[in-house]
Amino acid sequence: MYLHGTSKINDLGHLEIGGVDTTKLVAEFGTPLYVFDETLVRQRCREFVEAFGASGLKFQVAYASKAFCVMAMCRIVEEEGMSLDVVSDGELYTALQAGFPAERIHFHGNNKTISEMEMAIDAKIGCFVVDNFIELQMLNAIAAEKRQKVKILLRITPGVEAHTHEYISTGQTDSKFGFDLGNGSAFRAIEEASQLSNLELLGIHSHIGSQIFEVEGFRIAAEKMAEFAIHVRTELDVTFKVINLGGGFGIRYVSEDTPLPVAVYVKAITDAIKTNFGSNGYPLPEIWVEPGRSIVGDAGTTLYTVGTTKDIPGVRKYVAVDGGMTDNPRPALYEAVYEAGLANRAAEQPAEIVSIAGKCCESGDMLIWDVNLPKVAAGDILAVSSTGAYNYSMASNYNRIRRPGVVFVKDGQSDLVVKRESFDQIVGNDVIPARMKQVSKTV
Ligand SMILES: Cc1ncc(COP(=O)(O)O)c(C=O)c1O
Ligand SMILES: N[C@@H](CCCC[NH3+])C(=O)O
Repeated sequence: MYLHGTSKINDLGHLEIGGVDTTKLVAEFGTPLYVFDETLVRQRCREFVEAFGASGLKFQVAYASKAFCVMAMCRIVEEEGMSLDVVSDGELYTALQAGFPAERIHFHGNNKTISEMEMAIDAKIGCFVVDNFIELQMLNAIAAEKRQKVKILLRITPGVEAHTHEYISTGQTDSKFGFDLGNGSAFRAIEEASQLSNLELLGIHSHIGSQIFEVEGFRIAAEKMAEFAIHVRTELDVTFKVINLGGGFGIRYVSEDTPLPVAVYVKAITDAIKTNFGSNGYPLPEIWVEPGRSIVGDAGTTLYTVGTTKDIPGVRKYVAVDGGMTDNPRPALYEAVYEAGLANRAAEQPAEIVSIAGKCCESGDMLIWDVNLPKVAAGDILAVSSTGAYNYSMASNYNRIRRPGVVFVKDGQSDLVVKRESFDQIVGNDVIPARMKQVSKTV
């Protein structure tokens, strides 16, 4: 098991995170449980902010809240001086409920509804990232009705294919997102946007994909954005104040993953902006980014209790835990791989290769194929690392399994920031129609 951030093995041979023994967390909060190393989350935030600060460029680091959006996380982002990217009314509502400053919120999405746009305009958010022509007209009309001028970026598909899983790669031409650079629709969108009187065009946005381990894609995207910006300036006399290069910075899930230090990605980006804009006499734009996974990913650990095992001699041994694809759908969706260890016997040597199954009624509900662990027994606590991003936020109630709680740990203190769902929440929105026979509850 790789020990991220403040994680260590304590004198009792237990996994400790943020100065808290994980077996104590299990005793107090039960399993499955998402545990976040708050110090590591804050460290990642600071790595971005400091690296951009060192560049001398004006910047905004907007945490992509889709990675993990809960009120306590919004508080951290606010305290670390960052902005926040939301993609739905639910994420926006979470941020506003957490008291996140509206002017630092950016609203994304390829199909924002009218009510989402209204809600965001009423809240006076900082910026919309407009995805398509219909949204452009709609947003202008709603802003006009509300007598407001709304700041926008236009999402451009730059034609860069980042080396990542096809479902999390977004900058290529064949994508549902954004205005295509190659076929001229990006240029037409700028023409149109700059004519719309209730919109203020700040600049352009691109996001080339997620879980990227190299700087080349970002460099090429910056270069293409600059070429486009210069062309637009010459042809339309429109100058962009902001260039947003999205998120996508990779993290370590398993030993084969080789992410670069945050400062290396940031330097490549800021250098590319300086070179491609500055050298052409273009006023240096502000640079914005939207990291999600790289802020929270490796700070998250999920704790499970081991239940049944099934040994198929000569084939494999299945070890089942009390969670699975409901709290972490990434292996099923993307064939994502994870590392794990036993939190209650963290100092013991591995003794067998097993595969970790979830408890859903689904053969594909596997968390890890082939992981080397000490001999596992029922009641052991399995800790799966790097589960901070796109786990809680993509969790479901399949099989009516209740979503786990979330705990932040820091300096020996643990705080429950999301309670485990209750049975009442599971049935809370169900309605038995009056025309059906009314019977009394059997629980
Ligand atoms: C527009 C946009 N910005 C930011 C992100 C965050 O990406 P990541 O979590 O890889 O940093 C995404 C998701 O991939 C995205 O679609
Ligand atoms: N949900 C994806 C990340 C991409 C989402 C945002 N565009 C994942 O778990 O890896």
